[in-house]
Parts: sequence; structure tokens; C-alpha cells
Amino acid sequence: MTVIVLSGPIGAGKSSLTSILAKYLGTKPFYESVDNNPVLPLFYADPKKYAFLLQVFFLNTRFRSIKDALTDDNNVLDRSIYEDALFFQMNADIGRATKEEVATYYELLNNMMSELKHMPKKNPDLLVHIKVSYDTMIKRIQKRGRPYEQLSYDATLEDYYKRLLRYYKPWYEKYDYSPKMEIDGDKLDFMTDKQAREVVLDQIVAKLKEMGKLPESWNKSTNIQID
Ligand SMILES: Nc1ncnc2c1ncn2[C@@H]1O[C@H](COP(=O)(O)OP(=O)(O)OP(=O)(O)O)[C@@H](O)[C@H]1O
Ligand SMILES: Nc1nc(=O)c2ncn([C@H]3C[C@H](O)[C@@H](CO)O3)c2[nH]1
Repeated sequence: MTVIVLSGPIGAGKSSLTSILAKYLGTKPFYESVDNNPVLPLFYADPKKYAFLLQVFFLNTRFRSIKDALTDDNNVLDRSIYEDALFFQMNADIGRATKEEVATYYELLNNMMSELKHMPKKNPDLLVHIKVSYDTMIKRIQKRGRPYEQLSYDATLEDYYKRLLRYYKPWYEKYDYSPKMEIDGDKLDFMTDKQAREVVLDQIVAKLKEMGKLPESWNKSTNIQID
């Protein structure tokens, strides 16, 4: 049983790489609730009013996914529950949550995280972090085209996105729930460049082999499930 989680800022390519990886390894993908998330557009329209509600929504769906993923077989998740606090802390730091909401959020998060200790598997096996610069992030957000994420929708999003990148750096450095690795999302255009895709998959397979999660003899043509 192997669980891989992706992390990275908005538009870094987590969902895209989750699909590629799940297909390549023959495992099951889990996606963040975005298109079926009724609170997300409300949040972008009025962040101060909806930051807390959105966070509870995401925390709930992430908890459900991680619970399923940690009890199921081989899985890839497109965002980790460990990033949840990063988002809320950042929103709280810019005045989008009251101190009561912050206290309630952390109590709920700690409560949920302590439940994970009782799962058959307590942590993921590997975190794959996609690192991107501000320019790449904006290009990808534009390419995907969700209206409420565009700078033309709200000019303050520039500051929000730049701030998010600043929060990610120490978050990744401190992350220690599992082995981790970083993918260069600026250089490796794994959506349109076949060679870049191979480089990314080779890096992840090498890491899984190094960790003993894939047999040394594994190659895609053997098409076996990872253990
Ligand atoms: N490495 C890449 N090279 C080129 N295009 C990419 C790359 N990764 C993602 N994209 C494109 O960027 C857009 C955003 O990608 P994706 O939805 O996978 O990001 P994400 O990290 O899951 O975003 P979010 O955090 O908002 O859910 C998509 O249009 C995707 O096709
Ligand atoms: N506030 C807030 N907290 C989260 O935990 C969180 N996770 C994701 N998102 C936003 C970013 C993208 O617009 C979109 C898809 O990732 O959802 C979040 N926003």
C-alpha cells in the first residue's frame, strides 16, 4: 500500500500530475473539491466573510479523502491535508478571520489530525511538491481560466498569490510527515512536453525505488501495482 500526496501553490499542476502519476503507476487518484465546491466562488467574491467557511469545507473534504486514501490501496492525492493550516493561517494573518474562528479552526484541525493516528497508515509515503515561480503560477491560472482566480477579477489577488508563495517555502522546508521531493514546475512543462513528463516520472520512480516502495526491476511495461 503506497500513498503519494502532491503539494504546491494554486495552479502549480498538482491535479494534472496526479492524473498522470495515477495512470502511470496504476493507482487511484483523489482530487480536491473545486468545481463542486459551492463556497469557493463566494470566498473569492468576499474573502473576509467566507474564509472560515471555505476552510471548514476544505478541511472536511480533505479529511474524508485522506481517511479513504490511508485505509485503501495505492493512491495519489492532489493536495495534502498538511497544507490546510498554511492557507488558513495566511488568510487569518491578513485579517480574514476573527480570533474565535482561528481558535475554533485549530481545535478542529488538531482533533482531526489526532484521528489519523488511528488509521492503518498514519502518514503518506511520499510528498511530491511542485515548486513554481509567481510568473508560472499566473500563467497556469490564466490557462485553466477559473474566472474568480484571475487578476482581472480582483487586483488584490496579486498580493494574495505572492504571499502564498512566501508561505510555501518554510512550509515545505519544515514538512516532515514523510519523505519528500521537489519537482521544478517552472522548467518541467509536463503537460505539453513529453520529454519533461518522462523526466518528472523518472524522478518520482527513482525516489520510490530508493525508498523501497517499488522494486528495482520495476518499469512501466511491467505494469504492476506498487506495494
Ligand atoms: N508543468 C506544467 N506545464 C504546463 N502546463 C501545466 C503544467 N502543470 C499544469 N499545467 C496547466 O496549468 C493549469 C493548472 O494546472 P492544475 O489544475 O493541475 O493545477 P493545480 O495545482 O491542481 O491547481 P489548484 O491548486 O488550483 O487546484 C492547467 O491548465 C494545466 O493544464
Ligand atoms: N482559502 C483557501 N483555503 C484552502 O485550504 C484552499 N485550498 C484550495 N484553495 C483554493 C485555491 C484555488 O483557488 C482552488 C483550488 O486549489 O481552491 C484554498 N483556499
